Amino acid sequence: MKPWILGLTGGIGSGKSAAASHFGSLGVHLVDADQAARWVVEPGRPALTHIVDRFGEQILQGDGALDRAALRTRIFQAPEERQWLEQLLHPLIREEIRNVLDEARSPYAILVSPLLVESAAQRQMSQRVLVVDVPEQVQIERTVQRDQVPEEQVRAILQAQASREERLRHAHDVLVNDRDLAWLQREVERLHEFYLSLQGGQS
Ligand SMILES: CC(C)(COP(=O)(O)OP(=O)(O)OC[C@H]1O[C@@H](n2cnc3c(N)ncnc32)[C@H](O)[C@@H]1O)[C@@H](O)C(=O)NCCC(=O)NCCS
Ligand SMILES: Nc1ncnc2c1ncn2[C@@H]1O[C@H](COP(=O)(O)OP(=O)(O)OP(=O)(O)O)[C@@H](O)[C@H]1O
Repeated sequence: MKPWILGLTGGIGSGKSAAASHFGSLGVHLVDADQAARWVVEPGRPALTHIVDRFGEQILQGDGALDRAALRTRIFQAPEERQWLEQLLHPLIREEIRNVLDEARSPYAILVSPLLVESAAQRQMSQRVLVVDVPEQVQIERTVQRDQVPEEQVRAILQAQASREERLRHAHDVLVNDRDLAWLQREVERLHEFYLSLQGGQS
């Protein structure tokens, strides 16, 4: 039987990947939209050629792969460049996500995405939404620490995403990730037991 799909979302640095990786260790099949966004711009894929046509050769690293940090700087400084990139990549990302979810065989599977609330098309792919929620200040601190980027860049990314309130409006379940990683993992285990008891994502 096909698994039902849980959408796991949260803003930048909220702890989606940390939560997803623990669901994964419990045997839940996962697909991560950020990873799918990497596959669609691998060298040789047409999307990378379009990106070079728009941003120039300096958007590539020496080895011909996309310079992700350079593109990040460009698109979060200029909303029209971000929208152009999203129009190019989002349909391709959705196709990759569908392919992976088609292969999933656990009782339920997880679509991890930072833009689940922002994208109606992605939201429609899931039957239930789990939001990983932390105060903005914690998002900023953890992201600066993880990526070694300036705080202003993280604030610009936050601006490009749904507000915390908007995201919570779409949540069926909320995982508050303002304590340590051991707490996060216990919460994931509790939710996993609950999800196994659901039929098609409904209680
Ligand atoms: C700009 C890029 C090259 C930066 O790559 P990088 O490896 O530094 O970051 P990564 O892809 O892991 O994304 C990190 C986080 O940035 C935020 N983010 C990325 N893209 C977007 C976006 N279009 N809008 C808002 N936030 C975004 C998310 O919180 C995401 O989890 C990359 O994020 C990208 O290609 N973005 C456009 C595609 C997209 O919308 N991806 C989001 C998943 S659908
Ligand atoms: N409860 C926690 N306690 C301490 N550190 C945490 C906790 N949860 C996550 N982190 C750390 O915070 C950082 C951000 O977490 P993670 O990468 O999982 O976020 P994300 O939501 O996937 O971010 P992005 O949207 O940027 O991909 C990571 O370095 C992670 O190890």
